[in-house]
Amino acid sequence: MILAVDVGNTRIKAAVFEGDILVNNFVFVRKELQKNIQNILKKYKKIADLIVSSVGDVEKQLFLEFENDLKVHFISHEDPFPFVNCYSTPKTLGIDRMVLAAGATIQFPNQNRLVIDAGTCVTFDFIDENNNYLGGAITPGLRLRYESLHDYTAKLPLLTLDNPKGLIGKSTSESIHSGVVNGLVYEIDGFIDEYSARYSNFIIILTGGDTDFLAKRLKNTIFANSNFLLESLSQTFQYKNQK
Ligand SMILES: Nc1ncnc2c1ncn2[C@@H]1O[C@H](COP(=O)(O)OP(=O)(O)OP(=O)(O)O)[C@@H](O)[C@H]1O
Ligand SMILES: CC(C)(CO)[C@@H](O)C(=O)NCCC(=O)O
Ligand SMILES: [K+]
Repeated sequence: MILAVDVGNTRIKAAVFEGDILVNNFVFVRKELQKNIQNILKKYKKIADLIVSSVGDVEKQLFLEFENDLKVHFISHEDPFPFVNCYSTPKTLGIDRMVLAAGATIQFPNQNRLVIDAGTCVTFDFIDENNNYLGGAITPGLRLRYESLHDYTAKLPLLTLDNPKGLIGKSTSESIHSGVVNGLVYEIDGFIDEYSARYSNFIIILTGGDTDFLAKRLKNTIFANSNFLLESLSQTFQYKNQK
């Protein structure tokens, strides 16, 4: 059994895998990391490897105490990945994006793939059918859009994510919800349309904290899986072990 841990910009997500099967998953905040991992390890005594991918500087010391009981692996740029990295600054490419690209390459062989991760940031990653990672885009995620409207203006309130009543916002709050939610939905559909004009036949994977909220609003058909990063982390580890 393995425990995959994704240290994101806001939250930490973890999943227990038995082979390829996701047995259970967890979400927690950074300051509760150790307590949560202890509990998971107590419950699943067969866990032998803990795999960490972190978008920040790798917080090795947070995981040190577990090294007595199991092997801790930090996924890094130096690990083997199943694609050719064509990014012009490969060392600055986020580890989360590399893990997503690895998962897409392994799970969807011999086709073009677009991975959209709707988390704190929304990232787009494109891996072509020849397993070349070409790059993509980075833009603020839903919560970040609500927060930045409030943080960088005098008058705009901080709202929490909600369904827009329609296209035309008839009040301040309706205008914000329309701008943030409809805006991101049109943005994602617009990106997909532009990729479609350039590449035929590609799979679109949507993941991240806002997967379910966005999936039902997009006009394009996508493969929605909020656990895609954790599954990809487990596959990246298996790929490394086979090398
Ligand atoms: N409890 C929560 N706390 C924060 N965001 C949440 C929560 N529940 C749902 N969300 C949604 O998830 C989005 C953040 O996604 P996610 O949790 O994947 O981000 P993250 O932990 O920063 O990961 P990453 O850095 O990989 O994007 C927010 O835009 C928000 O709308
Ligand atoms: C874009 C984020 C913040 C998304 O989590 C992360 O992948 C990151 O810090 N990336 C580094 C910059 C880049 O990917 O080019
Ligand atoms: K993200």
